[in-house]
Amino acid sequence: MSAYDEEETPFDAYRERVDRPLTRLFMEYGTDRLGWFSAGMVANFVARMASLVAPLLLGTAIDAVFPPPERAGEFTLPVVPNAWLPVEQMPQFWFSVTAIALAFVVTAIFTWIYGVTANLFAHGVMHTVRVDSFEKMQRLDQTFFDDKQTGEVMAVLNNDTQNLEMFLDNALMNSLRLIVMVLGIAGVLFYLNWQLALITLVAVPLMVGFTLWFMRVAEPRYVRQRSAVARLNTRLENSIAGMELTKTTANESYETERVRKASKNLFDRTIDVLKLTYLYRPGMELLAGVSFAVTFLVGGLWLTTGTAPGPLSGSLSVGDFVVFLMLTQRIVAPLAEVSNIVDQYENAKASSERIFGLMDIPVAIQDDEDPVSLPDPDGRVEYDSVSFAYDDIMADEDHEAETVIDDVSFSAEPGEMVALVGPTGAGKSTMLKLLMRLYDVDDGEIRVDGHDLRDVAIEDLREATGYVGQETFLFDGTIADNIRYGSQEASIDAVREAAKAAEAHEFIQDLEEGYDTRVGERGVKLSGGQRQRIAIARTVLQDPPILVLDEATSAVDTETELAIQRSIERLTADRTTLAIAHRLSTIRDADTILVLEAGEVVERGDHEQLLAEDGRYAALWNVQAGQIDEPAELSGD
Ligand SMILES: Nc1ncnc2c1ncn2[C@@H]1O[C@H](COP(=O)(O)OP(=O)(O)OP(=O)(O)O)[C@@H](O)[C@H]1O
Repeated sequence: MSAYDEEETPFDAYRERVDRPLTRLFMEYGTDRLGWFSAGMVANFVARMASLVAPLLLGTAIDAVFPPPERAGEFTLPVVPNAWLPVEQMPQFWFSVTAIALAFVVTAIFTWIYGVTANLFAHGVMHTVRVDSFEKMQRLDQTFFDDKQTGEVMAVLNNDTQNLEMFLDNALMNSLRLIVMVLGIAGVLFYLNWQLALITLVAVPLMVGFTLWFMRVAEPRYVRQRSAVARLNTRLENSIAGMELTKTTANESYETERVRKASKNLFDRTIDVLKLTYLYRPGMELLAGVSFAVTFLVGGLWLTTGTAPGPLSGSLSVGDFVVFLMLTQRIVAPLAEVSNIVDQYENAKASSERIFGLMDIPVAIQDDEDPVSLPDPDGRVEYDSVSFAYDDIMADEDHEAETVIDDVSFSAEPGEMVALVGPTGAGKSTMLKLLMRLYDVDDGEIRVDGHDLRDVAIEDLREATGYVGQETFLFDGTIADNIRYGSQEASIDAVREAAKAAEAHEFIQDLEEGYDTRVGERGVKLSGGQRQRIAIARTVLQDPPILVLDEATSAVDTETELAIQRSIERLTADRTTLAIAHRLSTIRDADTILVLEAGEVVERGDHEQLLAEDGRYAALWNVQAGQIDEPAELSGD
């Protein structure tokens, strides 16, 4: 076992608790489409039964032309009453031809019906499962994404839903076909000659035993193979996301090595599975071949000597013998499918475990049953003795979490600005995330307009808060789409006005296609300063009463910086603002400045008061203002 197998992923814990995943899949997603499913099953059944008609009639026809002495002139078929069958040879001939042709047409029509209905069922389930898992994934707490298992989630949404589809249309229908064929053929063989049928079918229990053994041995290997796929996906996703860093640090060969390891792990796990599959498939065919050979041997001796060999008794006609040989062949194909069915069954089981593992992850941050709505919030924000520690969603009980925010209280009246300064890791970003309820406080409470955040409808809260962060994410799409994100209905005029307020209008107009310019994946075709102004325009358009600003530390030219500064000033006017500032000049006018250190407020007041206090803030101010040149203790970056 390699190190890869021992790593735990956030899914593992929940996946292991999923009970009877395929039954659950069927009960939760299959029952809505029971019509398609049943139609598929019935059509499949009819098609398979009709496919047995031709060999049967062939046997009957042969015996009618070359009758054994004791059955001279007989023309019989299983199930069909003799009175319905013609007695003259020519009508018998035409009857056989018509029935065979009809059987082929019926098989073709019902195979088509079965294909369409089974696929509608399987793809319908796949579609609903995919949308549901995405919807659930979006509701998962931020804590889940902190573990950065994007590859795992992608695997669930793509590969796992696909595995379900394969199972639901292929494997499920093939197992029905298998059952129908084996039972149907066994029935016919027993009807024709029960003694030879016993000999022919003795291989079937052996095949079942062999298959059960295979399933038991293969299952753990399939599980390991599937997690290897997931890990490779995570690795690839991570490496591609970090391409710029890889290139700038010349780490291509290191990244290739990491991908190579993950890929080699998948290779090994796959070979583990294939070694078994390749033992299984020929094994099954060998058993089927032995059954055919023994039937041929016993039946051949019976016919050529004219007497039943060994303990057998009675007679065997040429027609029956031909039917035996043809149908024994027909058993091989569906039985050889068992390996695929088992393959797909194992995959689907592992996949639905992962899907339900994702669905079962509890969501801590969600709306109360009857949440308070904030239709027209004033934007009063209060932090009341707030304490918080990041906790791992998978952490065990004795896991000690480190306090990141420690008993912080302050309040901001509508329209006021509270600025957070402090050294890196002091907890400034965490303070902002708590207000947007990406995490819930452990102690104390945060209130908006007097309501505890945990009572407020999350959607209302997040609509009431606008966030402009250090990293500006843009979706692939046009500039206008990106400004409109969050205010989908806004007119192009409103978009333009917002861009003007954000000082983005000019550079957008200079682009070849203006507001219709596509920004490329994640906005890579724009500069950092341009992206930031688009984010500001987006927030202007959203027009929230509360603003959360995480000041960009990335260097932009002075002109851009001034433009951003002006647009932010316009944005913060009349809105309650919580801002992280690295350059103290930007927060001089803040109503309250909180100096945070290791999660605690160590100084508070406005700019003048803090300077007068001559503490940490004053020291940093003097450094930034160039009045002294001691290293800046409070430098946030
Ligand atoms: N998602 C997370 N999971 C666990 N711990 C975290 C997480 N995010 C931050 N932390 C930890 O919480 C502490 C506070 O981090 P935070 O990002 O709030 O600091 P900050 O003051 O904003 O720092 P900076 O100025 O560098 O952005 C740090 O010790 C950090 O390691």
